[in-house]
Amino acid sequence: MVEIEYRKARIKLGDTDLVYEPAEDSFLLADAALIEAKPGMHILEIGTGSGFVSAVLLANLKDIRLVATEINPHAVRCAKMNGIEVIRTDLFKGLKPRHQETRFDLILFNPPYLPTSKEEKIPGWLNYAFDGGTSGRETLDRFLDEVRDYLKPGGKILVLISSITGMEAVKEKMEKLGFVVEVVARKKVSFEELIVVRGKLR
Ligand SMILES: C[S@@+](CC[C@H](N)C(=O)[O-])C[C@H]1O[C@@H](n2cnc3c(N)ncnc32)[C@H](O)[C@@H]1O
Repeated sequence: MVEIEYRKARIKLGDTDLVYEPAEDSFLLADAALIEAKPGMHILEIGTGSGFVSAVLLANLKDIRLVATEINPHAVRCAKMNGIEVIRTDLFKGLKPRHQETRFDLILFNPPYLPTSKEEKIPGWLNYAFDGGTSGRETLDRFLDEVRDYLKPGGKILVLISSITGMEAVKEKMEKLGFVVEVVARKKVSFEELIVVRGKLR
């Protein structure tokens, strides 16, 4: 099985026809998360895919508690192989009671962010890695609507978006939901710019 090494973590990739292969977006989010995460934090990653971002955090910060969710069963299997505690569910739905009682210091999400029409959908589970609905923000919007309920007071979120996702719409929604919004990382990659947005609860 193919493995990659990144910032002290070794990550098994699984079958990349079934599981999202970590790419520039994953690297940018992992690096931003390494700056935000502190020992002792309780961290949640939504849509962990292969487990890449979570594995990088666990390899570099020994005292964190981390749990992840993921909708694609193939990705869940891959993340488990990479040592991640992962729950197969849609966004936050399947968090177990012990997790529901816990509020998190930091929540991460690299969502499917490509504007996608019916004709552009790809068959199978991998579609969940890319398909952001017609706006590109459908899954991200659902995440933002719910995420406050899972954060500690003063807790933070880091989300990865693209210039094609519409930074202004995301910022406006986050501010309406009570977040102080800041762009903490950006990188131009071919036709788009990748952006990590931090939201901190007021
Ligand atoms: C762009 S990929 C990112 C994967 C990984 N976090 C990374 O950075 O390499 C988006 C991931 O979110 C998952 N996903 C999409 N919609 C989801 C949902 N509603 N609930 C949980 N996971 C979801 C996809 O299956 C996919 O693994």
